[in-house]
Amino acid sequence: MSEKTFEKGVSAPPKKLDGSGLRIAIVHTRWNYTLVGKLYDCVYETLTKKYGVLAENIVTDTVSGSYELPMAAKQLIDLSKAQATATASDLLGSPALQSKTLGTKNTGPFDAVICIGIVIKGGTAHFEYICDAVTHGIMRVQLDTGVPVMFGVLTCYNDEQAIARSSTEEGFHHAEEWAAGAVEQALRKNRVL
Ligand SMILES: Nc1c(NC[C@H](O)[C@H](O)[C@H](O)CO)[nH]c(=O)[nH]c1=O
Ligand SMILES: CC(=O)[C@@H](O)COP(=O)(O)O
Repeated sequence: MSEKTFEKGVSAPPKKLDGSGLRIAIVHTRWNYTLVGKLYDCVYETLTKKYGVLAENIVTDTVSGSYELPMAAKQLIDLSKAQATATASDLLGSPALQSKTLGTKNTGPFDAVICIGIVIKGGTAHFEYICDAVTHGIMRVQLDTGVPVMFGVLTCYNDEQAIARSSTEEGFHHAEEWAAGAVEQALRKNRVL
């Protein structure tokens, strides 16, 4: 590998960010799960240990494949907003919307969502269509809802690229950047930055 002459692949580390007041959802695929699991673990560890996000304020959900990520993100955001406004006498306050559905005692709306998946090209154009749909879908969800949604989807031409980018083989971990970006964008949304 050539000597690195610039910080390729990672954004400059943001100033100290305090994530202790944030509620964050992570939705990851079950496709390519061995590697997706490594990405998830890195995101979770970075959120909690580096940025102080409380474990009880992190909701984890899973979907089959990356194509399902945008809809899952939208559903989580809408559910959390309904949960935040639900009252005891409100139908939306039904047990189905209580913490057991969204997994935390905190019932505020999500401050950010992190989507995690790995799409690996096969022998047809399927790869291109999925990557395009997921990219535009995730961007649309965050712009439509006003809730930051991080694009934690690796779009790889082969297994080797997926393996390298699901580890620190390149000297950095993409997943750390996704966690940092979620905290930074959430604080920006809440005008705390
Ligand atoms: N080939 C990959 C997929 N394909 C499945 C789609 O994402 C989707 O679940 C299916 O088309 C049904 O809607 N998903 C990945 O996440 N990664 C792949 O490599
Ligand atoms: C990106 C994918 O869905 C991939 O697994 C599909 O493989 P193929 O293009 O060979 O059908």
